[in-house]
Formats: sequence, structure tokens, C-alpha cells
Amino acid sequence: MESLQVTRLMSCKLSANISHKACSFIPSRQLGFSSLSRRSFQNGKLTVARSDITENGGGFGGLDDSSNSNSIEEEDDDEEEEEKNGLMLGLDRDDCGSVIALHLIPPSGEVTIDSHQDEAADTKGEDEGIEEEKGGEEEIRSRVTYNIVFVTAEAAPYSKTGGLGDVCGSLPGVLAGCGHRVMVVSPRYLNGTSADKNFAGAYDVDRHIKVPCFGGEQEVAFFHEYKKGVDWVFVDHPSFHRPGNLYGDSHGAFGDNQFRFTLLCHAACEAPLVLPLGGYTYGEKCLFLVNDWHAGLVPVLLASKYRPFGIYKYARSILVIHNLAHQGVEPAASFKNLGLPWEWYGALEWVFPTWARTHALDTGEAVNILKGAIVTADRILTVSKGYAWEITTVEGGHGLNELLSSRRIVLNGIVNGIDVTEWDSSSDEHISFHYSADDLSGKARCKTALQQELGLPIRPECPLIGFIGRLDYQKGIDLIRWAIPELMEDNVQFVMLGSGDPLYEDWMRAAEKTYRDKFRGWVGFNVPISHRITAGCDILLMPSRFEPCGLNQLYAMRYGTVPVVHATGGLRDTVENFNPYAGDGSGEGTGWTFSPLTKESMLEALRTAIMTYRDHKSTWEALMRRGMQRDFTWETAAIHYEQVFEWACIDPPYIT
Ligand SMILES: Nc1ncnc2c1ncn2[C@@H]1O[C@H](COP(=O)(O)OP(=O)(O)O[C@H]2O[C@H](CO)[C@@H](O)[C@H](O)[C@H]2O)[C@@H](O)[C@H]1O
Repeated sequence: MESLQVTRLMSCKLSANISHKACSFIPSRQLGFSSLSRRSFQNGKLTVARSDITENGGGFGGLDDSSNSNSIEEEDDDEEEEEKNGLMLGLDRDDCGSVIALHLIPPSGEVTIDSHQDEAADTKGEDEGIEEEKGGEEEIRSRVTYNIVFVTAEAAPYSKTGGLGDVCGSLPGVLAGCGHRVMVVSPRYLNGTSADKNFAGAYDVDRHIKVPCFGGEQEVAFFHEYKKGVDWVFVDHPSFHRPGNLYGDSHGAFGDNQFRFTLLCHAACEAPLVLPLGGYTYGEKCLFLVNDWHAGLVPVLLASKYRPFGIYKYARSILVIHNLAHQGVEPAASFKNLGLPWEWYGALEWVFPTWARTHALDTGEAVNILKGAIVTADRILTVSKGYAWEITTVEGGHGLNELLSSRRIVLNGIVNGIDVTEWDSSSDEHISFHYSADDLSGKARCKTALQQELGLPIRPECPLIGFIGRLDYQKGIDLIRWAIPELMEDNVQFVMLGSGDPLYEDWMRAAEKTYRDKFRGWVGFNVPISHRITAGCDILLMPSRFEPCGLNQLYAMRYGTVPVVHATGGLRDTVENFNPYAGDGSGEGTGWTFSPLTKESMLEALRTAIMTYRDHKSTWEALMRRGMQRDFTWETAAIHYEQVFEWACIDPPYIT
């Protein structure tokens, strides 16, 4: 297939009926123009401007007005002139007869034709934007760009309870920087606190749709903000407006989370079709990045509700698993609420093992949304290679290991990147003193500032250990709790920041009273404090039971804070265990990894780290510097993501 470079923008004007209603089982028809078409609505007419073309000769005669409701008019004299000289080669239509692409050639001879054929261009087809770069002498490299739609329950800074928010807040911008068109669809949460102002820059795009689910038609609206090259789309519905955090409040998880995230998924499937962002829709040839169970209905909807009617034939979905422990499991009877055809029950069907049932008459039947995503997504990603393997094992599979093993061929792990602008010790707005690998003096000052802020004795020489994270079984908080009495006998200080399980919140408050000179437990979610702890501590402890990737150890290394972590998942992949004998005796590694997950092995690793900190200053500084110099940028991770995008598009859709 030949790929082309376009140097001229063509525009033509289409009038079209743009009213849209979310489809129930007969999808509404829509115009899904190919990836680089631009659309805007003026005076009730749809203006289309395309910046890409396909190669060949021909004329405007390719457009057959009689066969669809669209008509093309010339816009003004200049454009008339362009159109006279330019060429329209024809139209692509979907099975419903809707126009999904125009084949145009610009008027002047400004098209360059690349006869280079590569695998991606061969398989991608002409709907993808393809840029060429000329490098070296004769080398020609093609670059495929995609219309990417992230679907996620969190995206920082708009919404965040943990690492999912970090990833979906930063990766989209990096992919946009690589030339992709990127939309992020997430809920518009309002909880009556100052956090609501995060959404102040997003405006109602005046496209209300009715989602057929939960026994009726639920009306949702879309808000939009274009920032950092990304279309941030927020699904608005009263169920996203309530006190508490994103998923629950002090009484526990919200009882209607299945409803709320069903709305998100239906709305996310409609967004590329109905939202004229920047004047033109994404169209149906897009790549959905479906994050965790909250977004898990998206690939099921593509397969069951859209593709049978010819919509999203060329779309692909990639399920990104950030945490397999949360699967969106609800009673089987709730299936009827999800807005899926009955015959798709099997995709979500889930039967609890006998031992997990509540009573003798309990059949254990349930629906499992993440399972539905695993069996319908085109590809599956997790956030580290180690975790990609772990979830195929009985120990790490949370009951889905066999299913995931059966899809091993499309399962990959890519270690998360971090936002190196937000997490930069030389410019971080949340810390009082700045530093870098070349000049670490600011770090010592951050430590004393933190001790002062927390009301701990200011002791520069005393090892300061930190923990930041959700107070959850996953994070191994119970292990810290057991170890604290012993650890507090040592000459150390310990600070914890976290919220979650009230049991551990209460324990942190109590421990602070017991060990007044050594322990601080900050209960709550506080981003500036998390930066100050990361900068001010000497050691960051992460005894996670399992950890798909983990971000805090990456932030810690970047800030010269040495991680001590349980050797699991992404922690094992990213923290290189210190080896004092390697590197001709100068040592190698960026921290300590311990295993098994016991109080004893954790304390042993911590004590080795403390001893190194106290007695081997130069070795310690070398450890800090090696961590600070590691590349955890999203730019590196994005290259791997692009590879997976390419693979996703090479294969036909998994469910056709
Ligand atoms: N009380 C608090 N105050 C301020 N900030 C707080 C905080 N508690 C947590 N955070 C912040 O939330 C983020 C947590 O990220 P993690 O990757 O460690 O965990 P999480 O388990 O949420 O994410 C899941 O998804 C991510 C992303 O893929 C995976 O890395 C991870 O392994 C997986 O469990 C960090 O930015 C951290 O600083």
C-alpha cells in the first residue's frame, strides 16, 4: 500500500443530519470520517476539511449525492478554485451506506508518494494517518497515527484516587505528542468540595444522548476541555455528583457503581461518533484503551451492540489491567441492566467456587465485567511484564488466570512511565528546596523541612522511612503494622501517608500517639504532602502483597529516595536489588527487593538499607544517583504502547 504525505488542506462542505440518539440494538447511522478529517458545524451544515488524502487520479464525480443525504457545496471562491483543480476520488461507505471516508487529492502537485511498504502500512489501511520522516540518506520511515479513546474511571488532575488516575492523566498527553489524536472519556465527578474546580475548564458540548440500560433510557451529557493536546471528555450524570470519593464514602463503596460505570461505557462508545470535538468527530475507526473493570463493558458493547450492525468494524479495543483484584462482580440478575443483548450473558457469566458461596442454595452465579472485557478485547495489556506473567498463575490470577492464560498470545506487559514534569526534584512546586543528581544538598534540606512540618525531632542523621499509598490489603499495611513495634526500637523515624481501610487509619493515629518522637501517620489524600514525603525521606517502603506496577517507587527513585520493596510484579521489574560486589566493587542496583513477604524478611531488608545509609555514605549516594538517572519516562513506555497498537490493528477484530 502506498502512503502519502499531504501538504495542502482541502475543504468542502457537507450538510448532514446530525441528530443522534444512542443506539439500543439497531445502531444509529453516523458519519464516521477517516482519521484526519476535520468537521465543524456552521449554520446547521457540516464542514469537512481533510488534511490527508489517498493517492490516485480521478475527479469530484466520485461523490454520488443521490445515494445519501449529504450534499457537497463549494464554500467560497478560493475554495471553488481549489476544488476545481483538486480531485475527489470517491467515498468509502459502511454497510449502512453511511460515508466513512472521502478520497481526495489536493489541487497542486504537492503530494509526495511513498512507495515504501512496511508491515504497518500494509495492514493499517488507508484510514490511518501516515506521516513520513526522511532520515539518513535514502531511509524513509512511516509513522502510523491513531484515533485513541481512553476510557477510565480516573484521570488526574481531574479525578484521582491512585495510580490509575496518574496513568490516564499523563499517558494521553504523551501519545498526543507522538501525533495521535487522543480523547479521554471519564466521569464528571462533583462532590461539593474544592475538587470540583478541577472541572471548571470543561464546557457542556450540548450533545445529550440517551443510554438504554437499567430498565430505561438514561440521559447523559458530555463536557469537554481541550488541554495539552488531548480532548478530555467528561460524562455527566447526576449519579456522578455526590459527596465522597470517586467510588464510595465513609459507608463503603457506592451501591450503584455498576450503574455509574455502565453509563460511562455506553457514553464512551458513543462519544467518538457524536462529539464534534474541535469541529469534527473521531469517527468509528478508533482504538479504545479500556482501563480496568469500570471501562470493561466497552469491548463487550463493541462486539455485541455495534459490530453486528456494521459500526466500529475497524475499531480495536485494548484492555489495560491496572489491578486484577477489582473485577466489577455483581449478582447474575443484574445482567439485564447492562444494556447488552441476552445472548451475550455467557461473556460475563461468572460462577463462584463452592467454598465462596454464602449458603447451600447459593448457586454462585454472577456477572463479572472484567471477565467480559478479557474475552472480548482485541488485546490485553498490564502495567509491567512481571504482572503480565503473575496474572496467568493461580496465585496472582484472582480466579481469572486460566482465562488470561488462554489469551496469553495477546497479553503484554508495559511498565508505566511517570510524569517527569510533575515529579521533578529540581522544580517541584510542592517542595521547599530543589535538588538534582549533580547537587543533592537540597534533599537534606527537604528532609529537615519535612521533620519540622510533621513535628518530628529534626535529626538529619536519623534514617527517615516513608510509606505512601492506599490503606489496603494489597499494599501490605498489615505487615507494617506488625513490624512497627520492633522497628521503633531502632534509631529511625517513620512517616505514613494514606487513606482507606478505617482499621488502618485508626491504627496510624494510635501509633502516632505511642511513638511520638518517631512515627507520624497522616490520614488522608494529600498530593503536596506526598511530594514532600517522597523528597524528604531517605527510604521508601513498599511491602505490597501484589503490585501491578507501582508508581511510588518510581517517584522515589527519581527523588533520590531509596526503595525497599517486596519482590513482586512491577516492583521487581523496576527496582534493581543492590549488589555491593558488582560493578568492580562499586556496587550496582537502585534499592532492595525482599522475599518472601514476611515481617522478618522486610525488617532484614530495611535494616540492611539503614546500615548502608549510616555506615557507607558514598555507597548510599551512588544508590541514590543510580535511581535518579533511571529512565522512567512515558516517552519510553509510549513507544511500547505504539507497538501494541500496531499489533492490534494488524490482527482482525477478535470478535467480528
Ligand atoms: N494518601 C495519598 N495522598 C496522596 N497521594 C496518594 C495517596 N495515596 C496514594 N497516592 C498516590 O496515588 C498513586 C498510587 O499509585 P500506585 O501505582 O502506587 O497504586 P494504585 O494501587 O493506586 O494503582 C494501580 O494502578 C497503578 C497504575 O497502573 C499501578 O501502578 C499499581 O500497581 C496498581 O495497583 C501515587 O501517585 C501516590 O502518590
